[in-house]
Amino acid sequence: MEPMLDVSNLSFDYLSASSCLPVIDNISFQAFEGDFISIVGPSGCGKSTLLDIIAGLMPSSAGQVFFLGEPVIKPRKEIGYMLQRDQLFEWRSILRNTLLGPEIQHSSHKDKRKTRKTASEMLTRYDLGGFLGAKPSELSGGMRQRAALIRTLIMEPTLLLLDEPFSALDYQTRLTVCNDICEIIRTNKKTAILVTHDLAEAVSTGNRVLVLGKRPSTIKMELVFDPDFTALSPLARRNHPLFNPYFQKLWEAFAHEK
Ligand SMILES: Nc1ncnc2c1ncn2[C@@H]1O[C@H](COP(=O)(O)OP(=O)(O)OP(=O)(O)O)[C@@H](O)[C@H]1O
Repeated sequence: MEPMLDVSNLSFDYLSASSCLPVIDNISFQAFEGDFISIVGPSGCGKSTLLDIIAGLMPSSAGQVFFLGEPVIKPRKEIGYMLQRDQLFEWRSILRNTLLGPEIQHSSHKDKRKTRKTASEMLTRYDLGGFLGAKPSELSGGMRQRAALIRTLIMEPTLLLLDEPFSALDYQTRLTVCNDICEIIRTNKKTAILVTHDLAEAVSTGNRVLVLGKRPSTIKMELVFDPDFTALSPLARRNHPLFNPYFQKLWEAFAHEK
């Protein structure tokens, strides 16, 4: 099977007039359709930088990223990017926030009507139907993150990049929003890459985890979950007998790198 995403011998240095900061050192991995890969690693090791390069926002220093066999040299519609802060515009209603992408793309009048209907339906399906006309400030943190995900999904990306999307939420909200968002990703059959600081979150979400080492980062370990475990929801995984052994494996790899 052809990979959807092929990160091939990727390296990256931040360059300034007087310095060179090596951040990523020869990282290679592939993501196949339906994969949900979590990436963990010490603070400052380059996780967000890696996502920015995959999203086509920055060029690599060496190596390349291929999406469906084509080099990624600029942002593309098929790659959606959701950040830690939801970046919703306070002066737009929730519905109009989710329609921002198609608006920027200048879709036709007919397309606009169709997208508006799809956005309303998605917001309703994910318990935001009563807030279509509300401003973001009227929503809880978890509701805002769901709206931000729908805004990303409305562009119909096949690959979703998620950079710490739950970290601004309190613990309880974080667990339920993570559960909801993973459910949305699963039912919409998306391929996803999630950057997280939280090892328990990494064990409760994807089907694979990549552990990065200290900057300049390399891949220190890859952990692939049992398919029966992967089939469970994030909340159900936390009560499964495999949860602690997987967490321990990640912790051991991670502790060496702190
Ligand atoms: N625009 C920039 N110019 C120079 N250095 C940068 C820039 N952005 C990030 N860095 C540095 O690059 C390194 C990697 O940053 P990055 O944000 O990718 O790490 P991270 O693993 O996502 O961090 P965290 O887990 O703390 O969010 C850090 O040392 C950071 O200080």
